[in-house]
Amino acid sequence: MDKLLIRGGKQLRGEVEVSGAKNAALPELCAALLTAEPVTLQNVPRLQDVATMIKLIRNMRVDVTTDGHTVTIDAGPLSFPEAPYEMVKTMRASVLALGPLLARFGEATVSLPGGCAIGSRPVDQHIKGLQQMGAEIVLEHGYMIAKLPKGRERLKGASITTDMITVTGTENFMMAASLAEGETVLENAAQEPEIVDLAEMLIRMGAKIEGHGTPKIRIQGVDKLHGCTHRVVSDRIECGTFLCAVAATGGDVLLKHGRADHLGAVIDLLREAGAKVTAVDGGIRIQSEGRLTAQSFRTTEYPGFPTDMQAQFMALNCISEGSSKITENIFENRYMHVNELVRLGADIHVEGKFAVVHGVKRLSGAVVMATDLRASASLVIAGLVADGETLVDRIYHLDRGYEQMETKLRSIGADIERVQ
Ligand SMILES: CC(=O)N[C@H]1[C@@H](OP(=O)(O)OP(=O)(O)OC[C@H]2O[C@@H](n3ccc(=O)[nH]c3=O)[C@H](O)[C@@H]2O)O[C@H](CO)[C@@H](O)[C@@H]1O
Ligand SMILES: C=C(OP(=O)(O)O)C(=O)O
Repeated sequence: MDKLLIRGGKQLRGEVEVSGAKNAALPELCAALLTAEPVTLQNVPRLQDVATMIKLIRNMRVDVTTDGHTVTIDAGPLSFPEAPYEMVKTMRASVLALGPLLARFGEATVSLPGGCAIGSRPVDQHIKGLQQMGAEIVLEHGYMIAKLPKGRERLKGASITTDMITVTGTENFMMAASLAEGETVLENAAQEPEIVDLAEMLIRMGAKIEGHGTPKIRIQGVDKLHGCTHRVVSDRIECGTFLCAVAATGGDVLLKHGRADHLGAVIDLLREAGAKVTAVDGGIRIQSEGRLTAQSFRTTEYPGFPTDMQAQFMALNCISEGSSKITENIFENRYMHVNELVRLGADIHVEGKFAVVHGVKRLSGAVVMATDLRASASLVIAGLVADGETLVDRIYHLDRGYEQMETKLRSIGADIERVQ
């Protein structure tokens, strides 16, 4: 099993390219299932989750060709609208196949994703919303078996207000509604940049969508969608992770293609902490020197501070001056990195959804174990500043969502290598 070996203490300097967003590429691969014409996605990150999603849609007899960061999906031959457990269990985003399959074929069988390290993550809202659009969904043997009632050929537009804001839920509804009969109105919709990117792709395919990027999205269903070429938006979470890494180690790095307009809450906090962060032509520049000041924050839906950046900012707080209080509002169990950070010498106390971090002057390298995707990233950041060697085990979690993280970090001066 691959591990990352990090020798801490190096400042980071130079330029790094931010990849396309995992959380946009995954729904967009599923959106390609809505049409029988080829769809080309550019700037697709080369990640384990993307490979899993491609495997999942190829299993439906869809033709997928890849050329570097470009992926072409031809769902014309799709004849097996199923997402089996074996594939879904490693990637919860597989639930995104449900809306498009149901909308185009009137049936879908998708495994329930099950719990995961960061919380129970149910999909009740997805099911409820699609039922409001006329789908009949039963749960059997761990699968969601969805179909349209006899005599009905298309989903019907509906007014859907979810109990909480859900990102993939909003995406499933937008995709399903694009081919439904009549108008769908989504209230309490997620506003993440990945939602906006997906909506822009669907519009390129002929969908009629308004209000994406706001809590109320209106979709007028059309009979048919067509092929398109779409460039996946840049990954704000990968970019934010590198920003935290440079803030922690000190240095001066340009994050090419980084979108400052998608990282407002994170950048504001980094500036408060003492880093100099500037939106420049074609990216974001960060300059950081010395010990920063610890910052308290609460995770909330976009445009608030993202839960997917909580672990990485916590790693920075661990070695900043002063104490901070972190509140995790989105997932009930997203502090799995804490015990590992403590093994590196951090001073953190967790109570329920709160974590209090007392900044220490130094961390010391140790063997640590990654437990989920962003937890892994926080351990890498901590390893980059810790004295001596840190070995991060179970980095298959990291590979789910970061493209060649160690290569990128090495290119800006980190002493990091992948070892067996
Ligand atoms: C592939 C992808 O885009 N993943 C992101 C997406 O996950 P995902 O879309 O799964 O997360 P949601 O926005 O749906 O989850 C928000 C909250 O709602 C709850 N919930 C959600 C749906 C549902 O049917 N029932 C329910 O109870 C969840 O358990 C969670 O507590 O948004 C999360 C929140 O920004 C991010 O951390 C993930 O990186
Ligand atoms: C939690 C994440 O992803 P997923 O929803 O795919 O598990 C993430 O990207 O941090």
